Amino acid sequence: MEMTHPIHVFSEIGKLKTVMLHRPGKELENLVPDYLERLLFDDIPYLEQAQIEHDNFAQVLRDNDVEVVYLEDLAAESLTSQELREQFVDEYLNEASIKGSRRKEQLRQLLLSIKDNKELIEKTMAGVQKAELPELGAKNLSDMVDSDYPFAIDPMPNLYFTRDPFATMGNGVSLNHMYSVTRNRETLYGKYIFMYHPRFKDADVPMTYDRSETTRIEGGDELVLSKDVMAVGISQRTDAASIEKLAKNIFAKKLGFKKVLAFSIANNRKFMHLDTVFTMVDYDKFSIHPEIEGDLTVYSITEGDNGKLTITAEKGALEEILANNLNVEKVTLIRCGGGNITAAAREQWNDGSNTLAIAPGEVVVYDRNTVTNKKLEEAGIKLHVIPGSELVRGRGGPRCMSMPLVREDLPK
Ligand SMILES: NC(=[NH2+])NCCC[C@H](N)C(=O)O
Repeated sequence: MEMTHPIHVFSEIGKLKTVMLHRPGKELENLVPDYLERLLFDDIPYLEQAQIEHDNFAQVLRDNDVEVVYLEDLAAESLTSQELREQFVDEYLNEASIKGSRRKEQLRQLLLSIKDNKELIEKTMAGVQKAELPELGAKNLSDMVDSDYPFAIDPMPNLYFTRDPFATMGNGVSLNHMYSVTRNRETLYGKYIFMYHPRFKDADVPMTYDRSETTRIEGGDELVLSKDVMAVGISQRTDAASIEKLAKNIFAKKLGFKKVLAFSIANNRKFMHLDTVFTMVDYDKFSIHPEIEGDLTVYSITEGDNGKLTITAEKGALEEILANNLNVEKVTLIRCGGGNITAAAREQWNDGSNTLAIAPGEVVVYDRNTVTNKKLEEAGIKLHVIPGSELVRGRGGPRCMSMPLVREDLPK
């Protein structure tokens, strides 16, 4: 596996070299109470403070020799010609649920009048309030019916969870089809970046999923356990059928992985993705939320004959399943909240199990999850602790807020 490829991710824990983040922007200021649920937020973060917390997160990564690149910069740099700018704007507008063709033309002009690519990208992320646009004059029926709705284009407040709209695996990327309308729009940036950005456009980047698929899958459910084994959650966000499609592509396009373990977890908001209840922190250690352990079923998916899949249910305790699949003697599960059900529930909600490994046995965590953090330390894990009181209001932690592009391979 040569390391010159712009995407190189063969584990969850290999030393992190390059990561993609998104600095929260004006999209958070277009959150209002009436639409929080639909936009998948539980509260309205204070933008300036969220940015301070996020800049600190990025700095912790840089201090540990990680190259930090930003989604908004990469997307801006992908629009390398006027033609691509217009193509992007048109595609964006077609997916923005705009009411009426005159409105759409107005918005097209507004966006294309922004000459700086980064400003343009940030505007598409922030959304557009009706108050920013000139009155359309004689109102049509949909305007009259919708007159209280403040947005001509909705914001995309979940973009700082760069983990989800696409996910790197091996030298490839799954460009996802998301659970919610609001997040599906985010995948457009991924499409432009991986097709047109100078960093990626001439590299051979196998795509293992496509945003035009009809079943859903999100990056929070996609974990690279080793160069041989991936884990994918069957969750609120990811359908079993999507995992079959992903597995077929992984095998057909020869990404190197030999097995996909599908983890069937409960379907609800608090456990939206596998990485909210289970992350890898070392060769043989995982954080886990104890509430999922009881009902967890793990299926093993391998390549069968003639492009078919072989699927079986794995037997035994999770520790054994993981130890067998990772070729380690024994696996330790570090329980969120230390096994106390109240602490576990509270800290899981605040992303206590959502750790980001930056090297084997070294993870970034939020400061607030004191019980879980202590358990991680007792298990010998080195912690990089960051504040995240505003960031956490979007229900995501360090793993959700980061998309690794390059990790060092683990020694054999
Ligand atoms: N990988 C993750 N766990 N991401 C968390 C995403 C949170 C976001 N508000 C959503 O509901 O989609």
